[in-house]
Amino acid sequence: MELLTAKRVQSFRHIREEEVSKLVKAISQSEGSIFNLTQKIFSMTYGIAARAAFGKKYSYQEAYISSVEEALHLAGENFIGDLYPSMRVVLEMMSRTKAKLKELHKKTNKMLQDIIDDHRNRSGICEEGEDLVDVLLKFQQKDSEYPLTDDNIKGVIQDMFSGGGETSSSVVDWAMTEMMKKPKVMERAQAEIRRVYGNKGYVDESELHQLIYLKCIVKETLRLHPSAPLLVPRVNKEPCQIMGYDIPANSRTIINAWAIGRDPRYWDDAMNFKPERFLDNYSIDQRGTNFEFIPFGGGRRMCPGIAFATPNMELPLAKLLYHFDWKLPNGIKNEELDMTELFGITMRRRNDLCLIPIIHHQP
Ligand code: HEM
Repeated sequence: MELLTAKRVQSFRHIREEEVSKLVKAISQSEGSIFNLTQKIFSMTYGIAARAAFGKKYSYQEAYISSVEEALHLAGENFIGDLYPSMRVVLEMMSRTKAKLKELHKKTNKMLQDIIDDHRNRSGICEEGEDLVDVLLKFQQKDSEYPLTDDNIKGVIQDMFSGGGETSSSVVDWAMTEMMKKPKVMERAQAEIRRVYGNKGYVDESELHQLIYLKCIVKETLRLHPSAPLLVPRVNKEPCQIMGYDIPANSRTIINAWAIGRDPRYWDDAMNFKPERFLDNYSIDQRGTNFEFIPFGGGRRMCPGIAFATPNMELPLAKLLYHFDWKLPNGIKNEELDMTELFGITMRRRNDLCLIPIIHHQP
């Protein structure tokens, strides 16, 4: 309620606009040569999260972000103890995953404690305005039934980075990939963006609400490439029945949002990337009530970060498509583009997307 409201998300608008503009400038300097878009999209999104969370840049920001990425990767590995619970203790001792996660935890814990102490000891709010650590520290001082400890604050910050970084970046990455495969879709999106921002001469957040086709592209990308394909596991406290199956209490249930989004019972031409399907059914959205489309989950544990994620996806896409036309390198044909997914908690491309930018509007 304090961290992810529309108002709070709006307060970070200048951060998003600056970070995306930096990315666009960097791309324009590589005009005509191969540019690793995936890498830069990921570091831009983490850069936005870091400025929103910490205010200023800390010397170990990069180290912190790479620890978050490594932890996500490790947590996404299959742990065989989940399949053989009676042998869990032995299997845990044999696996290095837990030990590696513990080591990472020690490292990130120290970095986050330094950041919290630095915020606590400084006088007033830094020039960026109130950041998320400031908000949480203020909350810590309030009389509350559940006062926040420093560990709680570290947990929340860690959650926001691991929940919000890779997910939004991978949607931008997949959307660009799908559009490279379907140039007609890209042209239509470019025409919309260039019409809406034509008079202004640059893209900012004020007109994003007018980009209806772009919003459909984001939805279609989330349908085919949900960033957290298996959501987050659930455990039922009481026995229940789902579609005739008895589920005993304390079962761990995994929901396959990826498969639901591709199920031909709910989607016409299910495997085809067709943003137009959402133009015809604009009311179908990702807010957890259309159960055939649940990229942010549903129910009380659904993703609380939708408002934060939306401009993080729409703004970079709008800017990338407004300023540049894009070509595939090395004579690769559109239909040959590699679409392999990397398995894990999140589902990014296996190989980085490398493209050649051609400037259309100078940034
Ligand atoms: C495209 C972007 C994103 C996608 C696709 C996404 C997806 C998800 C999904 C599927 C879940 C699990 C929901 C469930 O099991 O019902 C989740 C949980 C969560 N997400 Fe996101 N997320 C995104 C962005 C963000 C952002 C930007 C933040 C924070 C800044 C965030 C923070 C969280 C947190 C804290 C949880 C855990 C909630 C809980 O367990 O109660 N997410 N997200």
